[in-house]
Amino acid sequence: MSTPGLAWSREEFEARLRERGRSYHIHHPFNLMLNRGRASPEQVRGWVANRFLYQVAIPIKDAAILANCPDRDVRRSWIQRILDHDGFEIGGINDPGGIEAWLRLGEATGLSREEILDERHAIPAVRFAVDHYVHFARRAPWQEAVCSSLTELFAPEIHKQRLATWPEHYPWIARDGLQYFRNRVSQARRDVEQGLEVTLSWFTTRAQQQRALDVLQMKLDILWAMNDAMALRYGVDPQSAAEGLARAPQEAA
Ligand SMILES: O=C(O)c1cc(C(=O)O)c2c(n1)C(=O)C(=O)c1cc(C(=O)O)[nH]c1-2
Repeated sequence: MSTPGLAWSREEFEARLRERGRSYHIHHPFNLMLNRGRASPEQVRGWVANRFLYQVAIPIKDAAILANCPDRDVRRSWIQRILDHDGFEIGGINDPGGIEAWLRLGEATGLSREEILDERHAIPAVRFAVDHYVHFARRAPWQEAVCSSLTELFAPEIHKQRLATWPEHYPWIARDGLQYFRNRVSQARRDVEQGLEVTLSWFTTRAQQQRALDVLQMKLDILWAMNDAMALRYGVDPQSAAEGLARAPQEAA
């Protein structure tokens, strides 16, 4: 047990951040359904169309962090995230970026580009959850906004699950469509290194470390709430609902 009030060591603080993975949406019934191959084409499409709102918000959120950050070294590396998602054309290199990769995923599931882009399938609660993330990044100290990106600690695992299970369970999705997930496994690892370095260096008193944990929990809750909203709209099979109940986030927090 730690002494109340004393700062945790870097190692213990990092371990406490990682411990929050227990309430990551990888354990949500809707995600269990998706990654265990129990989702219908309509449920997969509903997820892809709604997650698009998150995809387009991420570079806007990262631009807000850049705008609030006076540290040039941090800005020099953080800007990579915007290029990852928006893509770029520089010096003859053309990278279409993550948003385009997500649109191709959508097309591979049978959605049209148009119906993803016009957000006709957007669920209001998903929109509110995503907007909250962007607003938080605009208003919060930039170090807290960086810390809120640390759900990416747990993202490589969820992308790897999709790569491992979707081709078998959803043979109707063209394999090329899964490229987004392949790209993110390495990008997320690099992002996490950077986000962790900022978080471990800036949140040094016990009160600040506790605040960082609260910020990370808020972001975990955003992702969980998005899944709640999609489960309500598109449904969840009883088996996934039962398996997910064993891991309700309030028990894990
Ligand atoms: O598919 C997922 O479950 C998932 C989760 C998260 C996350 O944990 O925030 C991100 C992503 N994907 C992702 O692809 C991504 O680019 C990303 C950026 C961020 C962020 O907060 O800056 N999270 C995530």
